Amino acid sequence: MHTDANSSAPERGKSFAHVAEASWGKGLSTLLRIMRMTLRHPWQVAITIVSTFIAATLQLLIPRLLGRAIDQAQGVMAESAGTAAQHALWNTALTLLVVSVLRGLFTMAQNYYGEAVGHQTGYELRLAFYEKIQRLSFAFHDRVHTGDLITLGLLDLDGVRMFFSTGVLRVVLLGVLIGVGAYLLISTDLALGLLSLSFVPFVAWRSSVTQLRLRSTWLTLQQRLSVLSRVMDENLGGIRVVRAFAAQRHELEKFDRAKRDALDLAKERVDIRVSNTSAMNFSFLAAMGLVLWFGGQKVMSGQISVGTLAQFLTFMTILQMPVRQLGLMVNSFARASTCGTRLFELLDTELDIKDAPGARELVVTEGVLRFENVGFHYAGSGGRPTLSGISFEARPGQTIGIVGAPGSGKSTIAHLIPRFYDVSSGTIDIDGQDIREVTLQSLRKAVGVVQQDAFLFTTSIENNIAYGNPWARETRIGQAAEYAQLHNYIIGLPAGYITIVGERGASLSGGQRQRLTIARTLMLRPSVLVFDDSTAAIDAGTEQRIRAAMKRFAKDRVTLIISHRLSSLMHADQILFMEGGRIVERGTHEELLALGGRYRALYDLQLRPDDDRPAALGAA
Ligand SMILES: Nc1ncnc2c1ncn2[C@@H]1O[C@H](COP(=O)(O)OP(=O)(O)OP(=O)(O)O)[C@@H](O)[C@H]1O
Repeated sequence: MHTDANSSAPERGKSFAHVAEASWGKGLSTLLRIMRMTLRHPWQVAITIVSTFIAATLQLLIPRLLGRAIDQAQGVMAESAGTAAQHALWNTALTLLVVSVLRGLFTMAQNYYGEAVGHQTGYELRLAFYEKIQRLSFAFHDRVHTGDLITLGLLDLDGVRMFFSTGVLRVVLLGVLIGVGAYLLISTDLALGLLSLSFVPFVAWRSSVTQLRLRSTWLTLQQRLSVLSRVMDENLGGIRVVRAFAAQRHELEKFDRAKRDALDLAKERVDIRVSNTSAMNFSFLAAMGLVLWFGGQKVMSGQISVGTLAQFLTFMTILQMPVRQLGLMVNSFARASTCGTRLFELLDTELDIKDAPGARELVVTEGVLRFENVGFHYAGSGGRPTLSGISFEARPGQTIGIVGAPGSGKSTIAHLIPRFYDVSSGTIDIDGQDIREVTLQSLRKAVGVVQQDAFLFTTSIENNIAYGNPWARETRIGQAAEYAQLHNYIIGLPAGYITIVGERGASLSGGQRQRLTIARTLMLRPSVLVFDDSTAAIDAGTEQRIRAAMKRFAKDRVTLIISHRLSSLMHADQILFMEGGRIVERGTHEELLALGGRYRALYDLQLRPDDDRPAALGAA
């Protein structure tokens, strides 16, 4: 069963960076999924949670011990005090020391294992993310901006990674501190206990509201920063165009506008944070003042000791930090649910181009390539066909030339053979095996496409040539370079084959880059070799030498040459002339010249000597 590859692809223009906050249900299932991922490390999770629990409980002992120490110190200062009182004070001091050290140790374990779990989960997600990116189809990459994917793989992934340490552990910590602490205080003195806790609801509310507001501005800021990075990315990518058009001022203005938008929002965030910090400080200090005043009266009337009052005040000081962090906890939940939803949406994206169930390895016996009434439309084209009724057959040793006006569908044909896209109708087969029924791995080994865009990696010439076969022997790399007429140039370089080509091959000329990509594809020794307008920057003489050198290589392979330059494909066994996604003329060079149609007109335009041309040229 073959489906239209593009019909399952999501709408064009949909972007992962603009997915709004996840709905409650979806958010919750995302958080549960993150937790399931976290629980793949049960021992570390258990150690972290137990350590957090113990550290929080020990922290609660500190105000009690301090209160007791103050009362005991008062007793020691009394004239009638004996050595027993002094011993009791020493004991309390020692216990306080031990509790503090233990708390420190458990907090260390909590931080260490909490971070370890987060990093481990982050590592697994990063691998899954990168693996998915490698497998997603061209149709997916056509509609999702690279910058959005980078944001997803960095910022969103971090939001998920940190959920355990900044969200889940805080729930445990705050649960113990606020729950058990409140019980201890209230059971000691109901009125004073309630007064001590009076700042908690206000600070918890303010902190949560603030963090949620900061979160929504953060989402907008993220989008604005993403615009900023797109502007920068495009500027750097097109630096030669910018300089050539003396467009620096325009580019600076564009960058400044994007930057100013981001700066305004950053200022707004500072305002929100500062005003709320002041309100929270005020409410805490006001509650402390009330406890001092009310508790002081109780001390004077002998209802409670000074130590008990100190216990309440110390507890308030301990509690204020985690309560302020309630907002961070809420934020961590909100961030993890949005970021996780976006990330899982990508990880769960159905692959449009994948191995069919039970797909077999492609077995190349002869190496015959056949297009049978192939039709194709791109996703988002509204079903408007890019190719219709394409049929041809190419046998080993044969060369097929494809020529036609820009946009007539030539490169699209090249992209269908290795299944960069799947046909919308008809079939493509190699030796009678439908390419959708064989494994992608075996198909892409058998089909080598020299792309229009001569992309190179920032590494040595040798590594670039051996990209598809990193274990290849040096002699084989040299042979591929010789076929591509690049060997003599390379050995003339001071560092020879280990010369670094610069970013995207910046240190090479356009023609050298193209020849290097030809050598890279030849290394695969494919059964079907496609040159997609990949000799445009190579002079006709060098191209001729490449063709001569490759004669033996091409003997038992199918070669497809797509070109605007007739001299590149005139020698082909069959030439297809494309127009509007259809083959409108086909035949050998001589047959097409004799036909006197569009090919003939193009020939007259490009190659016929001036004095031999007819007065009026047909449109080509
Ligand atoms: N990724 C894509 N998504 C949507 N439409 C596309 C995509 N790639 C190409 N097209 C459209 O499909 C049509 C055929 O494009 P194709 O690149 O195959 O033409 P071509 O004949 O190779 O052109 P050129 O000679 O300029 O390279 C064009 O109208 C083009 O705009």
